[in-house]
Amino acid sequence: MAFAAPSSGVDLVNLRQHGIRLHASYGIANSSYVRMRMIKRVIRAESQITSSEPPAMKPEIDFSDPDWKKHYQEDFDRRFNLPHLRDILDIKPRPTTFSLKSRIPLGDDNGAASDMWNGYVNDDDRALLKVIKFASPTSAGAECIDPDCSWVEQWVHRAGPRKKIYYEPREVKAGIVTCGGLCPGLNDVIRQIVLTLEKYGVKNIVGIPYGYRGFSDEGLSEVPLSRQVVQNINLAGGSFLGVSRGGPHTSGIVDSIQAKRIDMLFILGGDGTHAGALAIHNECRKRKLKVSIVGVPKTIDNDILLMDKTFGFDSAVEEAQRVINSAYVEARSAYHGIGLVKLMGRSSGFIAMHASLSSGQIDICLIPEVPFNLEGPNGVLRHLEHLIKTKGNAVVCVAEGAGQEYLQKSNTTDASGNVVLSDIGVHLQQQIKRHFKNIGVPADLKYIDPTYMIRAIRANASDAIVCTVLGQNAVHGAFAGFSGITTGICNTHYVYFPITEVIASTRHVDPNSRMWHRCLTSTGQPDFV
Ligand SMILES: Nc1ncnc2c1ncn2[C@@H]1O[C@H](COP(=O)(O)OP(=O)(O)O)[C@@H](O)[C@H]1O
Ligand SMILES: O=P(O)(O)OC[C@H]1O[C@](O)(COP(=O)(O)O)[C@@H](O)[C@@H]1O
Ligand SMILES: [Mg+2]
Repeated sequence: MAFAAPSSGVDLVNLRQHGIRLHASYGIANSSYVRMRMIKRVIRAESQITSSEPPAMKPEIDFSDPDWKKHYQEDFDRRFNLPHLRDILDIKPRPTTFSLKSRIPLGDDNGAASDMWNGYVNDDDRALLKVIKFASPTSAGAECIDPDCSWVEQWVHRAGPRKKIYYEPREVKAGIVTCGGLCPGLNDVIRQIVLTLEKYGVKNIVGIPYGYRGFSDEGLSEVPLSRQVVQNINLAGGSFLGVSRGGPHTSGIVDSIQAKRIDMLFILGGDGTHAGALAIHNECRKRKLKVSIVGVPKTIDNDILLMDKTFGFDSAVEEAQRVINSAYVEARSAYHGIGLVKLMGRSSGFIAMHASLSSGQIDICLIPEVPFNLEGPNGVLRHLEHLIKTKGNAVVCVAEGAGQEYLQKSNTTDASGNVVLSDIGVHLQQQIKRHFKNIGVPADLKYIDPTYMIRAIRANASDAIVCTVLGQNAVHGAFAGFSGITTGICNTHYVYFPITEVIASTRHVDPNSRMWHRCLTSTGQPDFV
């Protein structure tokens, strides 16, 4: 089935040139809102790489090179090739078996031979990340007789169980660690990793307490994990193992991995954690250790590159929406009521944008990626004044990283090195109160900062499923011998990415994107600059 997404700006004429027959219909395909349907396979088409793409995805292309497309794709395939233990060690795999009864892969000799089950993923199976149409190679002077010549496809490795595994499950010791801030779904992922490891036949599974710190603090000992221990942990929010920021240096962590004789380490965390995971993977390689380092991306900020979304994000948006509704009820019920809600999002405004969109009750949404004036004829305060005069109430949603230029820089960092932000919520609260007092218009402001309440909830149903699949795939990836990889969803397919690519930069809301424009349409807010 092939879908093209005109909402992402694709040009219909080019689709026809691309040999694609169009039938009108609307829907969501592969995470893109689509208007046309055709047969063959699913693509997400974009007219050009957008300005918010990280540099790694926006390569300099020499269109005068007649083989530019081939070279581009070779370069992409090289970057997205998955690092494997074989790259450094002379190791041989053994065939996976599977349970005839439950149709799940096993790592022991009691199951049926792997070729009797067709549920395995082959190493050359790929999922489509993106189809990109470069603006016009011909205008850059290259000969281009092939009408398809400006289209390139980016394929990434499918996740899932492989026919061959690189570990003897009974001999494996597996570790799980959760780092950074909390996020709904951490316990669901821990649980699935444990259950899947046990299915492979792993008997020795431990949790490392309190993030990377658990590798260094003498007082913190490993937590033995089994199906019995993790059975119901998904019913609560937080992390069963505990989280932390900061912690020991990479070499100390790898010393500890060696001392604990860990063969597979599953690392749940955000961009910082993944930078740490990559450093651990590289150190293990340097020491020629047979240790698989596999990440599972966690962040409610949804600021990790290349993935449709990270687990916990949907749950956070749902909870944020409830808060926005309370702010709306307060604002609607007061004379000249103003509701102000601050949501998390250090440098990316995804939660604020999605919660504003889903609630439909927000009049002003402020995110870090879009600058705004507070004062002046086009400023936020003047627009609030207008809203109060015309409709009698207003609700504002602000992401914590927005408008930092209005605040005194704290110049401090947390234990992980993240800049500690000043409180834009409190600042807005004060400025709004001051403004209405100055103009002599009464305004009843209710400020809600629900940030930690949102982060601490358990995963909703859709996130719980995502966590389940990610946790299982993390284990399949480790058994397949990969290391330095992370799991994710890409165009609704579950895939593996090399960690290097997902941490190349932070994912931001693109102010030119259709999604941000949809948000502006919903709020009705003007441009505040
Ligand atoms: N560049 C880095 N290299 C190695 N470790 C890092 C790096 N950045 C962060 N870490 C470690 O990763 C862990 C989590 O990082 P943090 O930024 O707090 O959360 P998140 O992973 O959610 O972004 C911390 O223990 C921190 O010390
Ligand atoms: O108070 P803490 O634990 O530092 O967490 C605050 C941070 O947590 C987040 O929600 C998520 O950050 P991480 O992905 O780094 O955990 C940020 O938006 C926010 O700045
Ligand atoms: Mg982070």
